Amino acid sequence: MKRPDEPATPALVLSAVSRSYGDVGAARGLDLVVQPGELVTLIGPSGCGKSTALRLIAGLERPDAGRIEIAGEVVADGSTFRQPEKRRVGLVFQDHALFPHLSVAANVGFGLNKLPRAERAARVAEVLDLVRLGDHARRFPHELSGGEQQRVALARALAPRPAVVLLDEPFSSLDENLRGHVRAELVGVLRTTGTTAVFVTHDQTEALAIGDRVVVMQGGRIDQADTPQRVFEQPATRFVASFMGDADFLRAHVHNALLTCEIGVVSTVPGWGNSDVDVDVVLRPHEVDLRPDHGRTEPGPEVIAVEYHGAFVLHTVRLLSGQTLRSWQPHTVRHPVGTPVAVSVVLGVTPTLLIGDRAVVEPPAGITVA
Ligand SMILES: Nc1ncnc2c1ncn2[C@@H]1O[C@H](COP(=O)(O)OP(=O)(O)OP(=O)(O)O)[C@@H](O)[C@H]1O
Repeated sequence: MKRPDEPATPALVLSAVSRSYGDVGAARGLDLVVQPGELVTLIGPSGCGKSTALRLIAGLERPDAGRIEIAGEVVADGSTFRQPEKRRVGLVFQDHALFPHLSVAANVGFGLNKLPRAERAARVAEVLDLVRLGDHARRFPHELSGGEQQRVALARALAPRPAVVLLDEPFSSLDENLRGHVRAELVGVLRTTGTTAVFVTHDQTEALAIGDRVVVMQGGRIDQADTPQRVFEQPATRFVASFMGDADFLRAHVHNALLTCEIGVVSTVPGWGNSDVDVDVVLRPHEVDLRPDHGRTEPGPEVIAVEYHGAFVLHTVRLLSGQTLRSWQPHTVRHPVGTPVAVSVVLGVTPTLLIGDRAVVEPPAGITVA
């Protein structure tokens, strides 16, 4: 018997999982633990290895090295390889992959052929109700909308009670308007059923909005696996900072816990009291403030582009050094191109600092004020 304080068995564990195609390292030492009921989003630029990671978990690819466990069972390592149908995974792909000649009910019941007929029919009815398609059981895929087809695909994936559902860009074939709606519905079903899911997307907003955790990949590696808030507010690397939202990078300096850069004092850096070190500071457009500075006599920052985005107006400013910085302003504010401006960082912001390509939270050892 499990003690109540004993940690739950993870739904999925990847340990040092690698897979290459020729000399392309599509997955390079992936480490990830997904807890039961967690919804993890997997994001990164095209070719970073998202689909490879999913295919390795599903058993559609064999790792060259490393171990994969699903619900406490090893499904792939140096000596074991379980076929996809022998792993407790459900798959939902972009193109639905429904059988066109089978009814909705037959599609959903396809993976349940080991169950007695009556039990199978009951489970099919149950999952179709879950995705609100109980009354479409006799239809064929071509008689459904794209969103409905995607809900059938989810019902089919959920029917055998998988330990993990893997979703590969499930909404990318849907148009923009439908997408948000279908996404909310599908995520709602995953939540109410407590389903563990790994969800590949190339949409940053989607990754942040629906993930309990966001896994950011580049070049076959995981750069950061963290809560959406930490991925956005405390990116672990320069790449994560620039990929997950807009970011500008300025050369900066920390001296006696004071962070300064071309636009002046940015913030204090608690715990860096004895430091004297060059860093780069990451500034997001919502962290940068502007005000017109018509009275100034010296050359200085100037607005060089203005983009109206509806609720907000994006201003791009060129600093004296030639570097540019972006600033979101409310939709009522529009400083025309050419406006001389004073630039500051919004009060209370503690920006990310980088040394090289990595974020630093502690002052680097050995660099102190004389
Ligand atoms: N079967 C294959 N044979 C050879 N190379 C492959 C194969 N599958 C993937 N690759 C390569 O491995 C790398 C990772 O591909 P993968 O499809 O996992 O990326 P992705 O992040 O899912 O990309 P996208 O967002 O474009 O779908 C790419 O460089 C790709 O060209």
